[in-house]
Amino acid sequence: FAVYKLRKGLREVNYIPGIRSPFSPLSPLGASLPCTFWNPTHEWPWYWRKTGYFNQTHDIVSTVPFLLGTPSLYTSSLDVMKQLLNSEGTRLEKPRELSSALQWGDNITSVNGDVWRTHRRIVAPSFTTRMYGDVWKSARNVYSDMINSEQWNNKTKVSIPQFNTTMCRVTITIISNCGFGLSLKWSDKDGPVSEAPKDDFPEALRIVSETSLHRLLIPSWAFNLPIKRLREIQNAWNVVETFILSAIDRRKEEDLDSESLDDTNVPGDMLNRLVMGWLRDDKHGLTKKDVLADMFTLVFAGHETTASGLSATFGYLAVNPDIQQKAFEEVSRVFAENNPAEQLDPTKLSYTFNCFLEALRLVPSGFFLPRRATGDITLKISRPQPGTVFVKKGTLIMIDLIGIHRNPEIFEDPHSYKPERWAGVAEHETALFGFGTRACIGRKFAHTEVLCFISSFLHDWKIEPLYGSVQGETKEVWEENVLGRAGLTGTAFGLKSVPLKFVRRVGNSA
Ligand code: HEM
Repeated sequence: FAVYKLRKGLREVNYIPGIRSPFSPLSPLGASLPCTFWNPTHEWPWYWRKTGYFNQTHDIVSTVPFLLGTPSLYTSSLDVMKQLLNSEGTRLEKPRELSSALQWGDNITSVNGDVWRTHRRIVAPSFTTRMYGDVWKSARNVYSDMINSEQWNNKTKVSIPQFNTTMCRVTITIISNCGFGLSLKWSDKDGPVSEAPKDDFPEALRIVSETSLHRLLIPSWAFNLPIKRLREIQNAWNVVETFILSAIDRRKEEDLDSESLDDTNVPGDMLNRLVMGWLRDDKHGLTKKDVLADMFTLVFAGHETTASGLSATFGYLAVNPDIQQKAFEEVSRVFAENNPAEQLDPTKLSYTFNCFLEALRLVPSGFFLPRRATGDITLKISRPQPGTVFVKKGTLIMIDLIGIHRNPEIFEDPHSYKPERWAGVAEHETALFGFGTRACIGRKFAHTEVLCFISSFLHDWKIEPLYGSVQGETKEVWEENVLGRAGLTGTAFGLKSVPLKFVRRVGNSA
């Protein structure tokens, strides 16, 4: 059977060389076992980031399983990525089964064709200049509430063993407030609380975020078994669903005018527009289930990715004091000349922003973009030698953002942290938020909140590694343990754990 399956798989990928393993990296079994030399899980591009693609000599490799799963192609070439995404909608689509948001139903990230156009047309106009102004203010408020909380207030040094958890709490608060009017507020308990009487929503959100992979891999009937952990997960999902459904119903009561949906200038956050799309009740509208699925997706696509990028940035700044100092000087200059409570011109904080892009390059929160060829495609490649590769209709192709951003042909000295490499690079040229029609809808939202949050922090605090998780930890060991350990955390890719110490800069305060 194994020989038959291997031969068939090799034919399907046109004998492109690559990884041969018992299970496909994307099969539930392959993905749930640890990543080893014989089981390249979905995280192999990270584990083999220095040696993958035959020591970075091939633009495209294949993965062919001989026991379970389907073959696929992976690319680490920016040029191939652009060729592919130019075929989006004609000879390429998103494979529904690989949408990380599948467990919430069809939604803006998982559907294709006219259905996708309907979702995107409804949601996109909520991303306005006014919204970005609100995002800046919300990020500033969350920062200020946070450092005035018990954990930070009047302290000269603060140790945070899991800074990534703190970042998730920050970004969920911002997206909930600015995108959906869900009114979360930072509390003294070092995290957001809901202003609603039942405040188990933020905790349930945390569990949902941590267990989204479980929901994909474990059959739904299993959640009804008398197993405490599974019941806990199910309960958290129910709390979040009920909370979101009641927010949808409250908006519906507000008597929104669905006619004005066609007016792209109509004010309103994402929830407003989604509910209007539902009330419209025609073939260009959404169902209530669509609204729920889109809200789930936007909440998660919109906060875990940003939190991962922020954690990585703080981690890299902690071990690069010279770079941190340069960003601090830029922030100090700009804050002295402007009021940071109002949205600042991002071009004035470009070095600080490039510190974020560079961390995101090394640890991309959206780590692969899955696509399926809906027609035959011929791709031009330059490695191992210039030529073409024929991709058959039906083939799964993974655009590997780790491979692309660690490719020495594109980024010189690719494993080093060098924010200056982004100087003068136009925003639309970075692949970190995708390209083309399916590029990230929340890119500017994310840019605004990270710039506000990083600069506010840098202005007031010096960031240092927090040592001590292993005995005799040196800077090199910390780097290996923290910056070298990444994986899928919730629906986004990110560093597993970021222990940091913050030292208050004398004379500066929020
Ligand atoms: C650092 C933060 C972020 C990163 C790195 C990121 C990355 C990406 C990438 C690479 C894609 C393209 C996926 C593909 O082509 O398959 C994408 C799509 C998407 N992102 Fe983001 N994103 C971030 C923040 C956000 C935020 C804040 C929101 C919402 C407020 C958001 C909502 C979405 C949505 C809805 C899509 C799907 C768009 C479509 O298919 O039409 N993202 N994101």
